[in-house]
Amino acid sequence: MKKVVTCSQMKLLDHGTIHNMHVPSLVLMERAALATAEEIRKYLEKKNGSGNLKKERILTVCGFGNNGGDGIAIARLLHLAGIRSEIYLAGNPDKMTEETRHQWDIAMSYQVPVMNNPVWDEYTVIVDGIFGVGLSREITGNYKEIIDHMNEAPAYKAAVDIPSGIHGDTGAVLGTAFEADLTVTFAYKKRGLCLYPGRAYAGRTVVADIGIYDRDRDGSELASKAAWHIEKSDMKTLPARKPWGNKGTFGKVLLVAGSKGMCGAACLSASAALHGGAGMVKIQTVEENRIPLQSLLPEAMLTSEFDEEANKKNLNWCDVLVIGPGLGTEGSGKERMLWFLENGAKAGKPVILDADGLNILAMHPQWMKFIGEQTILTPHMGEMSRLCGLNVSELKEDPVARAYQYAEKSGGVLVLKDACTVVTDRNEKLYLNLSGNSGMATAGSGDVLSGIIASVLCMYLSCEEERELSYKAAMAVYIHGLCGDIAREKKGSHGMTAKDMIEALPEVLKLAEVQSKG
Ligand SMILES: NC(=O)C1=CN([C@@H]2O[C@H](COP(=O)(O)OP(=O)(O)OC[C@H]3O[C@@H](n4cnc5c(N)ncnc54)[C@H](OP(=O)(O)O)[C@@H]3O)[C@@H](O)[C@H]2O)[C@@H](O)CC1
Ligand SMILES: Nc1ncnc2c1ncn2[C@@H]1O[C@H](COP(=O)(O)OP(=O)(O)O)[C@@H](O)[C@H]1O
Ligand SMILES: [K+]
Repeated sequence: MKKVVTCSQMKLLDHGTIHNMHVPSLVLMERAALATAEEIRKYLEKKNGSGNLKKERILTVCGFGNNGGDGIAIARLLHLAGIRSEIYLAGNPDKMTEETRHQWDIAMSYQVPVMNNPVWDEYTVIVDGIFGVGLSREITGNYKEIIDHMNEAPAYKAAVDIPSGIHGDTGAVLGTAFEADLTVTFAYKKRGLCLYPGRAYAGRTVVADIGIYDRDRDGSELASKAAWHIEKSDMKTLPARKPWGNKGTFGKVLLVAGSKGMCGAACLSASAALHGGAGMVKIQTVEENRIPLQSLLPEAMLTSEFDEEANKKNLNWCDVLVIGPGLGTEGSGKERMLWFLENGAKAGKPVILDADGLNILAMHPQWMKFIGEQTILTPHMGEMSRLCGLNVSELKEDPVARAYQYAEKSGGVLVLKDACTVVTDRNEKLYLNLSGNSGMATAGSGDVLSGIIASVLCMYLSCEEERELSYKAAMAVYIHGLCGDIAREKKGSHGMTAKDMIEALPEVLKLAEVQSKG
C-alpha cells in the first residue's frame, strides 16, 4: 500500500523534515529538481534513441512559490546537462519565496537563458512549475492565458508535483489546468492526482523520493490520517487457501437478489463470488428465476422460500450476505431486503448492501438503524445521491468529504463507486482506488463487484490475521479494477462486458497466489 496525502498533510511533512530533522529546504528542492530532470532526460533519450538531444528545446514556466523554485532548478540542471533549456517567469517576482529567489540567483550565475515572450510552439518540452500544493484559489487573468498557451503548444508536457490548476485535495480544475503527459510528484501521491479530473490531467505519474521524513519528534506519524492506495504487491497478503479446507470452510455466501424477470444481476454477482473462491453460494430469489439461474450457473444453490423458518435457516447457514442486485424496490424485493438486513445485522453477519438494496434504504431512511460496522454499502454516484440527498455534481466536487460524511452518519463501510472509487469507514480510514478503466462503465459491472467483495470476505474467514472491513472492501475494489484491466486488454474498452471481468478474476487471483509463493 502507498500513502496518498492532502496538500496540508504534505506541507506538514515538508515542515517536519525541515524543522524537526534539520534538512534544509533547498536540499529537498534540489532532490525534487534532480528527480524531475532525470525523468525528462529519460523521456528525451527514449524518444531520440541515440541520445543526441540537439533538436530538443525545453521551456520551464515558473511561478514564485516553491513550485517555481523547483522549476528554476530543473531548468538549470537540464541546461548544465547540455540540453537547450530556458526559463519563463510567470507572475510577480516581488512575491518570490526565499528558496525560489535563491534558485533564481543560482540559475543566473549559471546563465540559464530567460525568455520574456516565448514562442510557445518552438519548444519540444514544456515544464509546468507554476503552482504546486500551494494553489489556493481559481486561476484567472494572465496565469490562465499562460496555462492555455502551454496546453495548446505541441510540446511534451511535464508537471512539477501537480499540474497547475488542479486542486491537490479534490482533483478539481480551478479555472484552468495544465494538461500534463508526465507528472513527477514528491514523496507521496496527492489526492488530486488520484481523483478525477486531476488524474487525467496528470498523465503518467511518477512518485519521487526526495527524503521527506514522516515522523514528528516523538516518532509518531505526521500523516497518520493519510489515504492509501492498494497496489499489486499487496495481493500477496491475501490469505492462502488452507490445504485441509473444504467448501464449508471457504465461506458461504447468501445472495438475496433478483426479482420477477430480473435474474442477470443475481447471476453476475453469484458467479463473481464463486470465481473469487467462495466455497458455496446460495441465491435467495423468486421462483420464476429458478430455471434460468440454474441453467446459467449450476454451481450456485437456489432457494425461493421466504418464511421465518426458511429465512432463519439460510441466515444461520451463511457467513456473508449480499443484498440487492436486481431485487427491485417494491413488493417481495422490499420485504426480503428488510428481513435479511435487520436479521443479518442482529446476527452480526457481514452484509454487503448493493444496487436496489441501497435504493430501498434511500426510500426508507428509518431502516438506517440496521446499518452498522459490519455493513458494506456500495453505491454508485446515482445511488449515493438518492441516499444522501445531494446531486451528483455536488458529490463529484469533493467525493472524499461526502464519503466521510455518509460513513460517519451510517456507521458502515462506504464504497463510493466511480472512476476512482473511494472506500472509507466511520474511523476515516480512507482508500482511493487506482486500478480499472472506463470499459468498466458497463451494465452489471457493479454486480460483479458485490460478488468479489463477498469472496474476499470469505478468504479471511479461516485466517488468523485480523483486517479491518474497510481494507477488505478496498482490496476487493482493487481486484475488481484489475479484472477490468485484463478484460480491456483482451476485449478492448468498448467491447468488454461484466462477464469478461468475471472471466479475468481467476487470472487476477492466481497472480496473488504466485506472488505469495515468491
Ligand atoms: N520546502 C518545501 O516546502 C518544498 C516544497 N516543494 C515544492 O514547493 C511546492 C509548494 O510550494 P509553495 O507552498 O510555496 O506553493 P506553490 O504551489 O509554489 O504556490 C504558491 C504561490 O502561488 C500563489 N498562488 C496560489 N494560487 C494562486 C492562484 N490561483 N493565482 C495566482 N497565484 C496563486 C501564491 O500566492 P498567494 O496565495 O500567496 O498570493 C504563492 O505565491 C510543492 O508543490 C513542491 O513543488 C519541493 O521543492 C520540496 C520542498
Ligand atoms: N471510468 C472508470 N474507471 C474505472 N472504474 C470504473 C469506471 N467507470 C465505472 N467504473 C467501475 O465500474 C463499476 C460500475 O458499477 P455500477 O455503476 O454499479 O454498475 P451496474 O449498476 O451496471 O452494475 C464500479 O465498480 C465503478 O467503480
Ligand atoms: K506544477
